[in-house]
Amino acid sequence: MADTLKGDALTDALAGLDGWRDAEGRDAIAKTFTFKTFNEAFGWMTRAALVAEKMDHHPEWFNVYNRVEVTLSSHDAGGVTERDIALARTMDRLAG
Ligand SMILES: C[C@H](O)[C@H](O)[C@H]1CNC2=NC(N)=NC(=O)C2=N1
Repeated sequence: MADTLKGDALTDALAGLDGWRDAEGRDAIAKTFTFKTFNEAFGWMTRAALVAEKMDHHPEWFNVYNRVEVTLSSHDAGGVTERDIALARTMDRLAG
């Protein structure tokens, strides 16, 4: 099972990402993506979902209109791992 990122390692990993934060009260990272329209938000979710399925690593997310709140955690490892960092990076790239 993958090692979880904590403390300085988590801080360093977050510093290498755009807009991701340590999720409050959770061993997870989080980011709110805002798009122009629901279509853009849902199109992005669809593209991210296909990549997530390929990675066998799935987001927790909540969508209202043009906003998507994403939380990433490796449930099997009980915290944040490199798999979450990789998915976060992919989500940022897909959001352009
Ligand atoms: C059996 C399957 O590989 C596991 O349940 C995968 C699926 N997707 C997952 N997604 C996330 N975010 N964390 C996991 O631990 C996880 N585990």
